[in-house]
Amino acid sequence: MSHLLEARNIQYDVAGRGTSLFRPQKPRTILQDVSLHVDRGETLGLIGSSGSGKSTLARILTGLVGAKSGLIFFEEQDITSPTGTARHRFRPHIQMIFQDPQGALDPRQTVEKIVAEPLYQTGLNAEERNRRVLDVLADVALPEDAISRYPREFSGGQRQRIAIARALVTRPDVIVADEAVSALDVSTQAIVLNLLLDLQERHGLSYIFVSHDLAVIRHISHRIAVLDGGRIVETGPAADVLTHPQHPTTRALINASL
Ligand SMILES: Nc1ncnc2c1ncn2[C@@H]1O[C@H](COP(=O)(O)OP(=O)(O)OP(=O)(O)O)[C@@H](O)[C@H]1O
Repeated sequence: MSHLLEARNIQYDVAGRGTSLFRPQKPRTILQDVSLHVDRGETLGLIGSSGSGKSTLARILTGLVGAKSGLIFFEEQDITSPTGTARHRFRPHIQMIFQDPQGALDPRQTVEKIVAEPLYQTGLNAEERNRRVLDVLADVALPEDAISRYPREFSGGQRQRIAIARALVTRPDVIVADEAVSALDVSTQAIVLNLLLDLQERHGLSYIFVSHDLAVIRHISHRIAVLDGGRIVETGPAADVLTHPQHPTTRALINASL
């Protein structure tokens, strides 16, 4: 069966530290043989301890960095190369939301400019861009007059809504969310998570949702994949993985969250 977004056998290395001037640096493997997929309208929760490779995998899936080997497909099209024409063509379909809405939003730009930014690659004219921006601001329940304001004028939760609006403006199929609610207080987290669920229902969106917080993962995921030391060690329906974990790493993550 074909999937909406699929990664096959991803490997990613970084240059290691040499032990002396005369010993060559050995590359360090960060991701090894990682395969996963997400289908339309589905949320895949990606969990793992700190340093297990979650953010690296998120960045590879969105084409921000290239893998050393392996393949990435969007609707069966090979988009593996971050600079290839297929990736360029499908880039608007796969968007990303980051943890820190403060750092992800340029403080010198108005909300209008920030949210419209991904549209400059799409060939829409100024009027169409403006209409899209107003549509997505309404979608995330921000007032119309937000367009002429700056990120500092908003709360943390509102800033994350601006980041979500920017991710939505190209009408993507998949959003990769890397710790998207981790910087928010618990009640704001719940509001933003429910907004993401509502957007999923209305637009048939798929999410790959990276989080270290199992309560968040439980709330939003249909399936879960567990990363440990750069490998997927367990994957399955969310209820199964959380109630009958098979791998010791999954059990440890669940125990640590109790
Ligand atoms: N460009 C890079 N150069 C060197 N090391 C890197 C690079 N990118 C990632 N790493 C290393 O890869 C490992 C995985 O990092 P990554 O940020 O993907 O993990 P993570 O699971 O998201 O962790 P966290 O939950 O703490 O954010 C870490 O050991 C990190 O130091």
